[in-house]
Amino acid sequence: MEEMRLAISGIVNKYLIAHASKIMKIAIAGFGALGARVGVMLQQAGHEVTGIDGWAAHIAAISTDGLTVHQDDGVTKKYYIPVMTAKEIDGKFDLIILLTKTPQLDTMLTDIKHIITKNTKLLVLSNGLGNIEVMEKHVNRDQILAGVTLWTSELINPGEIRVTGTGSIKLQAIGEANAKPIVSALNKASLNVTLSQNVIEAIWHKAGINSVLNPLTVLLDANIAEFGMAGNGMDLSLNILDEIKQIGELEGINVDVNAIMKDLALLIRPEHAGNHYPSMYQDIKAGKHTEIDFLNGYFAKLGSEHGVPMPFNALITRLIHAKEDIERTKLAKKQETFEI
Ligand SMILES: NC(=O)C1=CN([C@@H]2O[C@H](COP(=O)(O)OP(=O)(O)OC[C@H]3O[C@@H](n4cnc5c(N)ncnc54)[C@H](OP(=O)(O)O)[C@@H]3O)[C@@H](O)[C@H]2O)C=CC1
Ligand SMILES: CC(C)(CO)C(=O)C(=O)O
Repeated sequence: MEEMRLAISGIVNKYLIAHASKIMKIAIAGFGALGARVGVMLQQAGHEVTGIDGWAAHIAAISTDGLTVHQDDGVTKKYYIPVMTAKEIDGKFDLIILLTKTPQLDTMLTDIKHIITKNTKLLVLSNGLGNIEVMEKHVNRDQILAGVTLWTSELINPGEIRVTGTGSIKLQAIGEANAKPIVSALNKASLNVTLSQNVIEAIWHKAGINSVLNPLTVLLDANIAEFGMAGNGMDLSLNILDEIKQIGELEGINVDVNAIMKDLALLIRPEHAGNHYPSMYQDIKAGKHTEIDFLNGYFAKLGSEHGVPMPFNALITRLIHAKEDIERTKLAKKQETFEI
């Protein structure tokens, strides 16, 4: 009897140790639309999650009433996650997930310098090109993991997000870090993570998807499913992607246009991202600068460096910058009227 009791308690202990070792202390730097969604999933899986954000009203709303999450099944839930500014945060973290907009990454890394130790791993999931180069200015290569994600989320009010569909993440360590414990910690939260063998190619692939969906949904005022209904949507996508493929060849990166088109066909379905307004659409509506210079604009710039014309990507970049100006002016006028 005693033997059996010891055997059972041994099994229970082993189970507890195995599972306890997977619990991580995780900071999400950029607790906006996507950071909040990922944060909730990680907290629900038992990880110790803290959000870092700079938006005072958002922090106040979450700290007072919790984070409100509207799911696409019509259910609304509240989650209580500590969120604070970079100045306020303290302590040591196993993992920091960076989910700012790409142009904000450099400042965020400067602002959270005091919580990065030599044992901290940093995973960047922001869209666009150039993030790894920014990370390398701040931390050792062996601390960096980079990835891409097809999870989606919309920040509709301070402390309030709307989430639709499911997603996935592909990631890889840039230096010698062991990415496997991080993959399993994130998969404990059902984030559908796979270890990529060539994350640079995955980042170009994702930037290809974003260079189609993000600016075109803005310019056509559509969500992803609505864009999918456009008669010439496929031709437009190919115009953009063929240029990116050409520049990829010159940079030694394989851009598989057919594979990107297949992903676009999946994303337009409602169970994936069809009902989602891309992050660039949300930025435009909020009067913010977009990530266009790290997507189509980045490719157009590479094109001019190589002396290769990139007419579609160059034009789209200019149109999005014009749209940024128009929406910002409209918003400022609205605020003026409101103040009068
Ligand atoms: N939303 C989505 O569905 C998807 C987004 N992505 C990518 O994920 C990344 C994040 O996107 P998203 O969540 O939409 O962006 P959001 O703008 O909603 O979130 C970013 C948050 O980071 C905060 N932030 C930025 N810099 C700092 C700083 N230095 N200190 C404190 N807070 C800071 C921002 O605050 P503030 O507003 O005050 O600047 C904002 O709340 C982007 O690269 C996007 O392209 C990828 C797939 C889908
Ligand atoms: C979901 C997707 C792919 C839409 O373009 C995205 O990455 C975004 O919203 O920025």
